[in-house]
Amino acid sequence: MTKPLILTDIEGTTSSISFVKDVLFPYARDALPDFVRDHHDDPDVRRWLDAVAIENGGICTDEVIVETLQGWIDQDRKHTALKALQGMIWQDGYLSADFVAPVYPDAARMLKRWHGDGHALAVYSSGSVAAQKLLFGHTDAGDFLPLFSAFFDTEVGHKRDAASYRNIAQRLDRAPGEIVFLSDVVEELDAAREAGLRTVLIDRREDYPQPRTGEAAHGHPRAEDFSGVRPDPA
Ligand SMILES: CSCCC(=O)C(=O)COP(=O)(O)O
Ligand SMILES: [Mg+2]
Repeated sequence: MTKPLILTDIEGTTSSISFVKDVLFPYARDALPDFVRDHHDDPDVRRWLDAVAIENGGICTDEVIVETLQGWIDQDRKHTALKALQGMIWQDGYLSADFVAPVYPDAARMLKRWHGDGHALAVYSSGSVAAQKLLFGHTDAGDFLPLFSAFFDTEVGHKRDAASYRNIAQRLDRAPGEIVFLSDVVEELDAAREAGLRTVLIDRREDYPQPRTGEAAHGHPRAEDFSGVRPDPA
């Protein structure tokens, strides 16, 4: 029988919210003005800057685009254009070793174990696929890229929409019930469950000081770290 595929979120699930909010976001925020100045004619950058301008009502100067993007970072908007540009900026940070990505030790251990046991592993994050690959290629526990067979970002749809999870199941050529989605965000798990995926709420004390039990867990199985996740049906 095919083993369930494990689909994991990143922020608040494999890695701390604080790494994303206190390290990655400020790095991108500070680097944005120079990055836009230096790359605004590069077609791979321009398409995303134009997407920001369109959302802003039309033609904008680079300064306005930068301010808009910095505002979106402050609001933690999961806009695909912002996420694509952040990924490009973080590349410099990883390659010049300004930071490495912390992965929770339980997540590192269980991802390796599940992979060794024959579970396929995939990622679904609001961060761009490029950013996901940078993160898992530069962790404090080594290179995790070989463990994953697929990566999904908001180009498949937003994480709170059930259609995104149907889309992912189709792309993975799996029945939705053969996929276990791990996330710290109950609204994402609700959407995944609506699409027929199995779900586990990752409820880490480091990220969520107040446990989300009972009604707060919306009926999703809950684990305080990856060692409490049971991917195989009982
Ligand atoms: C790929 S690392 C950066 C993560 C990020 O930008 C983000 O918004 C986190 O979203 P997630 O869906 O992983 O909670
Ligand atoms: Mg998350």
